[in-house]
Amino acid sequence: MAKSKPKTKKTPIKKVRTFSFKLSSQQKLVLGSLLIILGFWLFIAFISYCFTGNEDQSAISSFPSRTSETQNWVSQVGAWFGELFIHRGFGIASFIFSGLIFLSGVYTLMNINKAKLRKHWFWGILIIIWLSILFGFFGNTKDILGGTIGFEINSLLQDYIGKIGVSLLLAFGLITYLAMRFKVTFESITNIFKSAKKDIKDELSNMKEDVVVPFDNNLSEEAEAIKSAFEIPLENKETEPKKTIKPKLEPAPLEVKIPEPEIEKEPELEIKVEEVKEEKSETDNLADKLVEDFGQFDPTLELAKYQFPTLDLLKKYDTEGITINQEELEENKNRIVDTLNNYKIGISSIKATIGPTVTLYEIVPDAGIRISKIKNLEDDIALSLSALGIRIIAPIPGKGTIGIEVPNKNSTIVSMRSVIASKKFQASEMQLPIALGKTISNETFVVDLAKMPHLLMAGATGQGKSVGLNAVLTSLLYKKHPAEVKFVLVDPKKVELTLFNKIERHYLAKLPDSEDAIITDNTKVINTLNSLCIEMDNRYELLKNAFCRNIAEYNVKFKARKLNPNDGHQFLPYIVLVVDEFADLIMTAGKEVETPIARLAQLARAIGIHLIIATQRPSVNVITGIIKANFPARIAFRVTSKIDSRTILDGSGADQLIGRGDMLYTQGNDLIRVQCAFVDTPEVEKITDFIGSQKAYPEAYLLPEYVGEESGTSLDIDISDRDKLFKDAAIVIVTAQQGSASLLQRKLKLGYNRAGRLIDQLEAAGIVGPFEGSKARQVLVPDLTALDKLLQDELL
Ligand SMILES: Nc1ncnc2c1ncn2[C@@H]1O[C@H](COP(=O)(O)OP(=O)(O)OP(=O)(O)O)[C@@H](O)[C@H]1O
Repeated sequence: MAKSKPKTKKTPIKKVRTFSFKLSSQQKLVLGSLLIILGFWLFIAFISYCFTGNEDQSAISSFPSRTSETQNWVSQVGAWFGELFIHRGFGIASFIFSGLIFLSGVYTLMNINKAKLRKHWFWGILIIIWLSILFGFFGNTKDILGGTIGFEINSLLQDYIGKIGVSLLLAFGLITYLAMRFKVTFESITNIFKSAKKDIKDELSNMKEDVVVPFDNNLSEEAEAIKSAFEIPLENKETEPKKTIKPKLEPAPLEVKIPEPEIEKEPELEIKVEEVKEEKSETDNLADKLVEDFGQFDPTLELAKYQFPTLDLLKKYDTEGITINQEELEENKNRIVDTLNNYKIGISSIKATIGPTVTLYEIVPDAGIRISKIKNLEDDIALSLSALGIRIIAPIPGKGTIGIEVPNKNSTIVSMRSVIASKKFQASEMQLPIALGKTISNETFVVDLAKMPHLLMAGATGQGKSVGLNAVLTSLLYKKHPAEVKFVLVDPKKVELTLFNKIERHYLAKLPDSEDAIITDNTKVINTLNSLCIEMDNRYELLKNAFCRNIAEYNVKFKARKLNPNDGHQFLPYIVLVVDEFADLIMTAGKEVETPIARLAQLARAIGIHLIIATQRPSVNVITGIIKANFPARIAFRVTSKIDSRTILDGSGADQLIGRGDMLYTQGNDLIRVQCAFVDTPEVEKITDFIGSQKAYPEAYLLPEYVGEESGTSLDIDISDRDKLFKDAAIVIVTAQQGSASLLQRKLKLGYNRAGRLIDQLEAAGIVGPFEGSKARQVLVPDLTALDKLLQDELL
């Protein structure tokens, strides 16, 4: 079917002529200081009048007379102004006048927005009148409290509506003022009470938690214990090795480095609204005014009360924290040294860093030893240590040492809770932060999916891929509001991602006509992928029209109200496509899947669509060259052969991992060994239940409808066969004078199919012109009257 791309028509912004005169900087300085001084002078005159006004009455009545003497601190003119403003005017509320004049001076001097100053004056004068009536209400005479105006208005009002009427009127005035000036609403008042209640509750529960298990302290105590356990035997280490090693090749003492656990508090999760820097320019007046009146656009407003999942939904594990005994450490060291000695390789120093699953022994060989010689001994060292998963890194990039990674006898679990609670994750400013786990030096490993920009995950069955995917999704759920990110989940295994069904209306995206948001049927994947390609094209069109290079810039502009929603602009959430078993897809759909995936991978980074693809079978016919080229970020869990490792990582290493979440991560250069964070199904269930029980959007985020090849319409459409929305569509098209299907999609909330059919019917009716390639169709009816006439003629 002919596809016409959305085209934004620029509606000219009518410039309102305002009378303005421009002051030079010098003039601003003069005028500003004059107003500041005047304001200050009036303030002194008013204060003084409050004390000396009575005594100065005779002088005021003979004003201006050079001979009369006044008590006012700023003399005759001061006394006269005091009389005019305070006694004959608005009473002590007149002080606000002096304040307003002073403020005007400051604004002029500092060249601050005039619109704000006008607002201050408007509200200032209203409050002066209100105060003067309020004070007049209590005064019996024309005293300085309410002034003559306050008193007179009061007596006038009291004659008509009585004292009760006036007090009610004053109360009404106050409510109106608060509502209009400070945007106070009934809801905001109740919210204040609610949040105060919640704060108290949270405070109480925090106190409780602190008393039960002090999570952080636990860790540090544990670390201290391990440290002290190592300290003593290492002092005496000289004696033992001497028995086994020839004096000539005796290695340097083993330095042990126990990574300090990150001491971090479990912070409260808050909705973080990105603060956006405003770009001030003269042409952005309209946007500035909109922002001033309504504030920045807040995409989270529709679900303003959405609560992020709390940390207590995630489990604490008993086996967390480093556990390695000193004996094991010494034993491993001796074996490494022995093995190397057998091959005449001397070591000048050796150091151990203990991680959650493996310990890294860093050795510095004696001068003149070839690195390749050590690298070739990988199998021999593995044999002597009788351990799986030995990996030799020769040399460690940037360190000048050789690393030997040896698995710990008792590996520890890295809980999702500990990585989510880490400061690194909580404080991260990344666009799509993902807490993957902990590195060998026990640091939390956080990466930005938006920077990757796509991720390929591979590993043999049962090695931790699904847990890894859940860790990625959980990280995003803990950091991103439903308005900011949407997931497209493809789960051919049908069971792995089902739990996320509960958050369909919060976080998932789907095709308009599909029932389930999670795609388990391979044939539907093709439509979804192609639909994502259409979404990508639409987004590029929007970015082009908005002169933005990427989604982040676009959203900043949209939030600053610089993009008109009537031109089709809207806040764009990130879209993360997750495919749990890619091999299965490629086997059944082949090229049909590979092409859109490759297209998305090549182009989608700038417009916020990111792909995560997991596969059990990392063979070359699944991870083809074109896929590999576009997925620089890769995660390898344990695989069974060196060839598979090479397919994923372009090198060996993945075949030497020990499984259960032990993984290698690369983003194009170095390989980083990470222990993946563990998040169990019950934890995911709790999180999705927590989110699912909250208010959601009416439906999942709708992707554009994909029109398959078989579709197509003829133009001689019968009037009786017309779509029910035909007339509405005609009105939309004629009003906007833009013949595009995507305009109908947006305005009438339709799928692409239906909007396309409507455009064809409009063409048959002579309302829009024929398809013109990438341009929008021409609209042949100039206005709504002509449209009415055309439709009526048709019926005759
Ligand atoms: N990060 C981890 N920490 C501790 N144990 C883990 C971790 N990841 C996985 N495991 C263990 O390995 C088991 C299998 O993990 P998972 O289901 O993620 O494997 P998989 O690679 O998805 O397998 P398959 O491809 O067959 O679905 C888990 O049930 C868990 O016991």
